[in-house]
Amino acid sequence: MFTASAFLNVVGVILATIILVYAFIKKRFSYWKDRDVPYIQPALPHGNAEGLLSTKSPSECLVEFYNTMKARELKYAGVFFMTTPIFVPLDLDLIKQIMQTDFVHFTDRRSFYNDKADPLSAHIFSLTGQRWRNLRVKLTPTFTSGKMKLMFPIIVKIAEEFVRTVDEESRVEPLEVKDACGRFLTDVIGNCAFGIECNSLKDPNTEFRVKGKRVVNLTNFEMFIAFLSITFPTVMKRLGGRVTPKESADFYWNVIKDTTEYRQRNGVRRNDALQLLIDMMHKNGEDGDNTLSFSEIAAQAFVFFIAGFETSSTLFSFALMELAVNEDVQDRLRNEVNEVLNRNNGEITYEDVLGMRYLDMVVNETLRKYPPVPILSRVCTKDYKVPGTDIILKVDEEKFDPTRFNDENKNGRHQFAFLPFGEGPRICIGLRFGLMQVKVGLALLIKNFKFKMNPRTVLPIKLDPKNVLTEILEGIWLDVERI
Ligand code: HEM
Repeated sequence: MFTASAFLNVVGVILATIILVYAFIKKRFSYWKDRDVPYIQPALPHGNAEGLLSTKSPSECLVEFYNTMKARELKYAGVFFMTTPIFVPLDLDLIKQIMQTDFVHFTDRRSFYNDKADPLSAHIFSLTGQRWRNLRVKLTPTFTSGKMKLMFPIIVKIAEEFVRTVDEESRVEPLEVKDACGRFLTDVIGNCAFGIECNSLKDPNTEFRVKGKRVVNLTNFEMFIAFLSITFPTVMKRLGGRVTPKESADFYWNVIKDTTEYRQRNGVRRNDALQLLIDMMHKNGEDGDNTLSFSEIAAQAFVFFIAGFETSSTLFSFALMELAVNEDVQDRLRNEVNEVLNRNNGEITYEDVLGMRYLDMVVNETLRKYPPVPILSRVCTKDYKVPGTDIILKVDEEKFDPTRFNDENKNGRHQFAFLPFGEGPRICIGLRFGLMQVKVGLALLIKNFKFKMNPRTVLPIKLDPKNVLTEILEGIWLDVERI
């Protein structure tokens, strides 16, 4: 029987819980005030992240913070993601100090991995401390210019197939570039990271591509779990939390396992990242000081694929969109490509791509205006005068102007004002590869086609609020004219 005193007890517990939660949140929200750090007033329940991942993408949220802080002429400010306090430096020298000079205080980024329940999540992007450092040393040789040169012919071969695919498909309807670039880059990375012909240019629904897209397009429930995992990593690890959708994780695990076993059984070697990883694997598959276990190499091959195709395809699609809008830039780029390629009877070489100065300016201007990774995060891992950091990339004027990256402007700018690949010891390990695959593809497309905006594209471009990377929500449709 539910007595009056039992009822009063229940009400009392509920009231006490509400008061405790309220007191906790109030205390958390005074975090920056207590430390004399200027801050943006938070509100319940999102802190300063209202609309994040529902109506606003991370980069749109950050631009709002940035504008508010800049208007107050702040060098740094505190914000709250839910109830988590985040320190945001705006001063470029302070950014340099945190990312490079004082890196030992900030070796980790906010991330989650779970070796047991989700072994593919234990990759170099999310690992922390000494485990990250050991891997970074081992993996850095994967992306030297010597290795890039070995992979270059694969990129060119797939870029030529891309030109043929664009030619065929744009005869039927305008080209949707987000999907087209995604297929090109899936094939490049699949080939260079796993040594596998993914064939997504021929078949857009190949399993490799579908399962890859699934990893970055999480359901609302998966987003919620990922959020809990990053916020409460210890508890979520114990509860078996995971951030990689199971069906995609199983697919990539099996692909890497089958390919590795096939190569070991048949003595097959290839010039790709997987080969370099296999070479680092201990003969017995056990961990040693200088060797990697199968689980470790699988996680690294997986992150190369995921980190490599999504970011580069955002860069490639936005570059084509801006070229379609800015015909003068498109013509100037085509002149450069033709001039360089004509010297080599139309053949494209590794040195040619590196030498195309205007192509480099166009790519950098696209990275400035649409940074594929809008948040650079570091966790304070050793006492420092500030407790943590999130860095905002500068997205200022809307005009697409590659001359911002001519030598004069580039040299006159603070080195830390433009960070599309991050900086310091944790800078993007695939920087060279990411740039190379997009530049080869862009040069060959611009040589063969003229691009114009098709009215089917909804302008201004809307970003996907549910994607932590900068991602286009709908398509970018371009008319393609053969040259
Ligand atoms: C346009 C293409 C790309 C962009 C804009 C990009 C951007 C970034 C950024 C901003 C970071 C964080 C750096 C920091 O915290 O300071 C990062 C890290 C990383 N990127 Fe990239 N990336 C691209 C392509 C690639 C490619 C092609 C690969 C691999 C094949 C790759 C693999 C990685 C890895 C493994 C990390 C983690 C490095 C570490 O923590 O040690 N990225 N990338």
